[in-house]
Amino acid sequence: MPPILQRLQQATKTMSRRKILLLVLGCSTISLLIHQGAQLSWYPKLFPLSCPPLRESPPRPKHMTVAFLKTHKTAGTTVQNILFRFAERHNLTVALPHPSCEHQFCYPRNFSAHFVHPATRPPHMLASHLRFDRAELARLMPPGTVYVTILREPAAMFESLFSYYNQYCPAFRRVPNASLEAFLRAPEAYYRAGEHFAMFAHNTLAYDLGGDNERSPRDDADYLAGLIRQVEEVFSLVMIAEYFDESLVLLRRLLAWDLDDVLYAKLNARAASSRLAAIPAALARAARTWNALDASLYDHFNATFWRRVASAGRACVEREARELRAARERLLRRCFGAEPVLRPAAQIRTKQLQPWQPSRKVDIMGYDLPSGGAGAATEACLKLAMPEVQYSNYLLRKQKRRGGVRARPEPVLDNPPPRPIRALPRVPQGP
Ligand SMILES: Nc1ncnc2c1ncn2[C@@H]1O[C@H](COP(=O)(O)OS(=O)(=O)O)[C@@H](OP(=O)(O)O)[C@H]1O
Repeated sequence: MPPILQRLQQATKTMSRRKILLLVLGCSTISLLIHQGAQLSWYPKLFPLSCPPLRESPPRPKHMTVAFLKTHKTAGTTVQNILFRFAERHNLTVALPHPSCEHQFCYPRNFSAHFVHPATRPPHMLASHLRFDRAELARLMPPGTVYVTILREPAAMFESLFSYYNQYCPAFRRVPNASLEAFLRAPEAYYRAGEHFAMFAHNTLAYDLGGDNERSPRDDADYLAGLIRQVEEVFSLVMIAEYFDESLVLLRRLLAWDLDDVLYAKLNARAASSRLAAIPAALARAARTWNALDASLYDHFNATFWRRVASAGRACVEREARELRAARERLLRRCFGAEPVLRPAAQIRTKQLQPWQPSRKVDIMGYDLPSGGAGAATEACLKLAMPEVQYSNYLLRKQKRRGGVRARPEPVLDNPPPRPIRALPRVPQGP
């Protein structure tokens, strides 16, 4: 073969080897990217392969038995409303307190199955305030019930408790000028363990979870570890109020519910004028020190929460949380008109939507329906924004009727009774 032809043949061989090499290299890179997509922050947008499927096949049926431990001042009313509406849509029975317990299961007493109105037993759901008691709840709820609860950052939670229960909790009423700063400077000067409603002034989360709110994690690390263990044994999900939408995404995945099932209107929020715009760092530190047991619980379950998010696929949880926010905004606009939809109680004409006001000094915001609405959509909007007391009364009447407890039919959306509400008595003010 002439040398020129030999050189040509060799060049062709080298080129195809290079091409083959390039091809192999290209294929392995693509395959690597596809399999490692979850680890690359920019990648899931193109190939959301790390997401567990939104709809399982065959689809898991929606879970229908849920016990929600409604802790205080942690966005619990909003979660409760989601559960109440789900229960109604699926014709489920909601455990409701006996009238002598008012709208809470005789809190602050330890929960007892006797506190449950007989017309609301056996229940599928439970979502009203109570002090957790594992054995009593197990006696009430069916086997297979999923337990969930929610925690809130203790300084923000304490500021909310201090403001909301200022007239009811003696420890708070003793403080001059209702000053949170004064209380946190010397809490022992105002606080008396064991007195009425003392639990609103010290480690409320631990108390609601059935723990001893007088323990300190510094002096008693074993106690904290034991409490955490008990909570982890019972609760399938501990939500975090600061990451409310992400919490709902985890909740709806746990229960195999649709995203539509967890749409909500934010309930029980104080007006800007009734709250600190921002809690100064020193005050937040003091609140966490005073509520050290709650702070340790929160820190632990906040870390657990983010591990749950990571194992569900953080990009997917965030994508779903964005979808939830967009759907929620559309729903609120459709129900209540243009922003701002949240308004003070005095501006709410629909009685069933007027939230309870804990004192003259604290404004709790609510929603109103545009005038002239009617029909199924209006009813759904009404329920979406219905405060706890009115919704509990309404559900109790409905379930009593269903159980044949009362022969007289009641109008579906009757006004709530015009008496003061909640389990808290109106107490005279004083030092
Ligand atoms: N979706 C959502 N996300 C974040 N925070 C929320 C949400 N919904 C309610 N909230 C805030 O939760 C506080 C009311 O909590 P609760 O409903 O549990 O209070 S209560 O114990 O039933 O009275 C109350 O806090 P404060 O306004 O600081 O008092 C509400 O603003």
